[in-house]
Amino acid sequence: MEEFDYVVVGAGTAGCVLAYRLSADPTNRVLLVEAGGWDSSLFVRIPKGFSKLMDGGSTTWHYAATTNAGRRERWQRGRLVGGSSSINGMIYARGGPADWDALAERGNPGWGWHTMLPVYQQIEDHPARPTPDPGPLRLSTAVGTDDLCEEMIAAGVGQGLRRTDDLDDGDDERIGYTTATISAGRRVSAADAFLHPVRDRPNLTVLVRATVQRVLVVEGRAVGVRVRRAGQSVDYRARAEVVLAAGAIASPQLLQVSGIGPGDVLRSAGVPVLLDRPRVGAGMREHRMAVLQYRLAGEVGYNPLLNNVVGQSLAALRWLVARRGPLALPVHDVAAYLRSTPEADRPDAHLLMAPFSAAPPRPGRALELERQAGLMCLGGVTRARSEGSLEITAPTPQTPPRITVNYLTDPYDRAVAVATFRRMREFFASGPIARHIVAETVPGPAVRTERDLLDAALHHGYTGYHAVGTCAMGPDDADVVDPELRVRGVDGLRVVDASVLPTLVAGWINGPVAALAWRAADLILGKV
Ligand SMILES: Cc1cc2nc3c(=O)[nH]c(=O)nc-3n(C[C@H](O)[C@H](O)[C@H](O)COP(=O)(O)OP(=O)(O)OC[C@H]3O[C@@H](n4cnc5c(N)ncnc54)[C@H](O)[C@@H]3O)c2cc1C
Repeated sequence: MEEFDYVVVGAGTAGCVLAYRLSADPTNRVLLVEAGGWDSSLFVRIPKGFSKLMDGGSTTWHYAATTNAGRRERWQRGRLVGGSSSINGMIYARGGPADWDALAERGNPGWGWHTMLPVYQQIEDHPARPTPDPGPLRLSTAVGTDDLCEEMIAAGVGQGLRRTDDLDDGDDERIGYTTATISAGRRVSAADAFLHPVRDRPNLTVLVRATVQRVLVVEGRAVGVRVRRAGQSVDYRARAEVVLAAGAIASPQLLQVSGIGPGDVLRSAGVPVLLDRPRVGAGMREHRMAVLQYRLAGEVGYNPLLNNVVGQSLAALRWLVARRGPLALPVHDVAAYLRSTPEADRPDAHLLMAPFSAAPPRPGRALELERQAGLMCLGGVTRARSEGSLEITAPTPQTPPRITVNYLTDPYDRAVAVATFRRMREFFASGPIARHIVAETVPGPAVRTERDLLDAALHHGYTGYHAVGTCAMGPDDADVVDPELRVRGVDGLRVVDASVLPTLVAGWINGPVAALAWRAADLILGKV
């Protein structure tokens, strides 16, 4: 059996950061195992290319999630080097300082803002926050886009929001162009920032198209992993630790197929129970983004540019020649944080806006734009409290788990979602932007009652792609991992990825996952 000091499972956001940090010491032998292939597709480089990747079978995991009232939706995750950071919408945020402090106050010492701010300062390279020693993750602000974006920002200012060039600066109501993991018009995935620059380290081995089947546990200690690659089953030994960084769906799934999870779930899936841990896969929190769309007068915004083959070809040419134009931008151009009601003590909702509108989804097709001009605004409850779960139904990771999402079931989420939607409508009711609007097309002006608005959020809305909490950290014996991210009940095993966050943080979570992985590396290496 080939031996390493650390075996990291999954080359996604967290896995790339871990590989970078753990292999920095040449005496550590590190194995990074990734189920997908290398991130060589041009669509990974082109920011707006992500919609092509999301439909791809080879670059993307497709999961079926059952939402409220038995509705089903498709959840994608990156299945390639870089993981979901190679297919995501590239909007970057740090999570609010108060969110990190709340994580520490839940009994997780060391995760407060005074620890995490220096982590971000080491990771980021952002022209808006110049420092003498920039980190590996290159960021930019998505400025200079369509004129309508300025009018959207003006609408927010008209609603009392502060205009800012750096949405991570402050915890007040604010609006501005999104910060993006884009540099010089190209996506900066976690692999670009952290893995590719160190791929030639002799002590780092990256195994692609290799799917971990389970964690090998002997006498209460994780000693390695069983990997399926090219039709063969191979075991790799970890002298120090196995670190699961397979994401908020696959990490709890891997624990469960390895016999660590809710006993009844494991038994009915045919997995011998090693450790009965009811919280593995429980407590899943996710953003639900409600949709508001308008039809606009005239040939404005991105729809006329991108909803036809000629326009798409010109945009592609512009990106190829100059790395500019709409293809060089993140999924949405403008973001805002706002209080759903004046009583909220800090922003409790976040919005995304863009000068395009989506056509009704067609099964099996990527996001398509409407033919006529339109604009889209998405709104979500920032710290959503509704919880869902994830359970295996078979003893192998090849069978997707049963995912149940209970969007907007918690009374707090329902109240914030409805109030936020009403504020979203106010944004577009006056000011220069209102002059372009011909009609509200989604959900439509007749949708006004609380019940109808919540139904519309479920029917027309989108998942946030931000599931967390399925291997949540916490101080109680029932919590899956302890505050140092060690799996309770098994030595030599940690989980380091989105699943360890017990609650959602402000905005978008790729940045917070990278930051938590950076700190986790310090914990693993005994540096804190
Ligand atoms: C479509 C989409 C859009 C998003 N947009 C944004 C955004 O704009 N801004 C933002 O901040 N966040 C966004 N996110 C969320 C963010 O990208 C993720 O939360 C983050 O990348 C999660 O990192 P992770 O390390 O937890 O998991 P991932 O990055 O998903 O990495 C997990 C890795 O593990 C691998 N893996 C899984 N199972 C196995 C196995 N058995 N064996 C070996 N390898 C395995 C996977 O293939 C994958 O590479 C988006 C996510 C998606 C899917």
